[in-house]
Amino acid sequence: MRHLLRCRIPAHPAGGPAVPSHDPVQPVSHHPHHASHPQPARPIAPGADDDPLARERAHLSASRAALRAMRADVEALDISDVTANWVNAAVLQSQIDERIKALADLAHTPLFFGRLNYLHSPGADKAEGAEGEPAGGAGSTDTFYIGRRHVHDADGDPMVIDWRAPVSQPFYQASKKQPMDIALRRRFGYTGGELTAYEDENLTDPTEGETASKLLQSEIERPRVGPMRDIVATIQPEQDEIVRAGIGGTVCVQGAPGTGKTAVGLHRIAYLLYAHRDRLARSGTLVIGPNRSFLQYIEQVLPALGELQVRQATVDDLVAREGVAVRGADEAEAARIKGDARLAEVLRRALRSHVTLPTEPCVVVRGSRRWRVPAYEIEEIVTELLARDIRYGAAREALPQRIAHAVLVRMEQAGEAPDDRVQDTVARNAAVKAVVKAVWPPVDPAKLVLRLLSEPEFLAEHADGLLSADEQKAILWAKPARSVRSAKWSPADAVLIDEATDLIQRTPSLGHVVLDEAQDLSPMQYRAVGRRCTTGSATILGDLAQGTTPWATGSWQEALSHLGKPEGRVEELTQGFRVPREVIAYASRLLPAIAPELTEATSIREAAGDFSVREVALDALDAEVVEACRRALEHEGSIGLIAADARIPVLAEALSAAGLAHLSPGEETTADSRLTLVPATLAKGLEYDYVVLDEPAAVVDGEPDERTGLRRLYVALTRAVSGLTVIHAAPLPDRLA
Ligand SMILES: Nc1ncnc2c1ncn2[C@@H]1O[C@H](COP(=O)(O)OP(=O)(O)OP(=O)(O)O)[C@@H](O)[C@H]1O
Repeated sequence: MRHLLRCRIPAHPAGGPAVPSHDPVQPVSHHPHHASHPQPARPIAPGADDDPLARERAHLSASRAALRAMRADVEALDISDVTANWVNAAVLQSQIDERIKALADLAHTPLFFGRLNYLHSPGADKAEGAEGEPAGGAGSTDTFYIGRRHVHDADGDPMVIDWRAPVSQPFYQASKKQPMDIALRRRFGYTGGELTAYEDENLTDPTEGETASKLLQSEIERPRVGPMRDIVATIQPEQDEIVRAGIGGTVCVQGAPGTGKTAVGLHRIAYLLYAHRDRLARSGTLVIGPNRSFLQYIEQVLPALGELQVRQATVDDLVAREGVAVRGADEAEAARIKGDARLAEVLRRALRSHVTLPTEPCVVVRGSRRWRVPAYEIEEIVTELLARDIRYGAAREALPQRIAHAVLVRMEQAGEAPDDRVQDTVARNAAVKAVVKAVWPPVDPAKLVLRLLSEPEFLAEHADGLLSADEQKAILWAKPARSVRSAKWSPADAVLIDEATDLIQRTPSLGHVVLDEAQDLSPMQYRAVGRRCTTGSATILGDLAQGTTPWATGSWQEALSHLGKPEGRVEELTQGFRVPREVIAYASRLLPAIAPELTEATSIREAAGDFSVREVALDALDAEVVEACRRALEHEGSIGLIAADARIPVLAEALSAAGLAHLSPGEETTADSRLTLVPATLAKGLEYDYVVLDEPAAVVDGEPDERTGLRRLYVALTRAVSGLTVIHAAPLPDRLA
């Protein structure tokens, strides 16, 4: 039996603003319920012992007081005695400032959202910071409050346990089948910042059936406003498994729209930062998203989880290089070829072609003596360096040392006793430098790519057997560029330059990389991401059905091998949290045409959602769309008007003429401005409470081929949380009609 007490409605397990008209959480019991745990937490506030909700509230205010004290302690730190110099002081002070920021008590972010009563006290090692007594207030040895961060009292005893600690895991994973030593799991509901409800599951009580959580359901069904939120209070078991997967392995998640891939990726990085803080602080972490508006949409999730250090970037940002301005664009075919992994080999060959074999000896003059290393000996060194598969730049640095070593051997043979310093001096000798410059010249990666794209003979020589004559022609610039600065580099060119840079000098590797909307990357882009986590691991998130680039990923196995992580494991998420059932069923009619191997997603939303498709006369289209937006604005939450990119200017004008203010994707929606006009090409990864979709046929026609067009439409159809209105004048694509 599930108990829910004194529930003031509505209540949300993760806090956040109340939404009065929304499906309320109904109280199911008014009997005070005592959980079956061996040592119930002693009342904290006098007089609250007969009222469990009051007791929980008392623990909440005590925890908040403890957090304030923690913050005050950090603020009071005097570092003047412990820092030797101003650099140390500045570093320490910035760490302290960060800690102060992380300890802020956010009024609308509840300190804890759940509670676990263990049957037996878990080992202290499982509760982070739990030397001494576990959380739960005085006396209890088995009660833990689960929240976004760790909070402890003046004695250092935990009041709230971080959701990422091992002791918190049963909150997400325990079930009646596998109670994980949990007697009681309690979920809390909040209204505003106030604790207003709770819901219990007695996992070891055989008389209590397994039922769905109402608080969880209401959280999922909550209308969306503003940027993406964290889901710590309601992570589902199959999501939790991915979130807590070990740092050593790369995980790839295939999931239909709205199955929580982005959410899982962000929570995974927060988890890894918790579990491997020192290691990742040194090596760094990165989240890669498809575009700026998407990054703006997700940028508040990690800071809300206390993680302020994660870099967020697009692939274009990663490969950006000073002096290489990306101002051009490729035809689809050229971009596809430039993104093909064969280009990596073309670049490798072109780079190595700069190495020539010496014809002259190297003669080093020192004092009155001349030392001569014959050409054949230098040739041996060069051949050996070429055979070892080291970076071009590293080999170039090794070469003068190797020649100097050959000189030293001769000195020793002549009875001298040179030391290491002599070898360094010889390596810097002008004669040695001249040989190195001739044999293994420095190469600028951008100039190398420039030559390949400008000089047909140079390309033909190195693409021989790799690219057909037509393919070579497709990527050659019609008008060769004169210099790196003046060239009209495309995004795909920038990736080639990045590859060439890495052939010369190893790209530093990060500790963990999360790659979202991965299905759209080209093999060369996967390589660019892969070399940023060669010694770390990655989380790859995507949906093959949403691939809208000409080079979109065909299989995850292939993507993982381009990434350099062929051993990565592929997981699938199928439970949808965003799109109403009827809408996902409608959108899934496109699956046989766009990704026949994938199965339709389910929807765990109970609310049916508003869904309508309306045909209107062509001359009434714009007005009808504006009218649909106006009606959508009668609901609360965010509204997205999605349209083919070509239709955006017309619709922007129509909205303005009708007095409807609108935002661009990435701009934060607020209570006053809730309507965003979204070009179909920017809709990926975003979501709106109500969506008005303008003219599907135009969305399809906006793409170079039908499959890509239908995939773009599939993305647009799957952005809605509560309602979708499709308005069309042109006939719908066959599969939807
Ligand atoms: N366990 C959960 N509890 C509550 N909400 C969830 C949960 N998992 C996901 N959501 C919500 O569902 C919505 C969709 O999640 P998300 O954007 O991560 O999906 P996605 O798989 O990345 O979608 P897309 O393929 O469209 O990019 C978000 O609002 C997210 O917060």
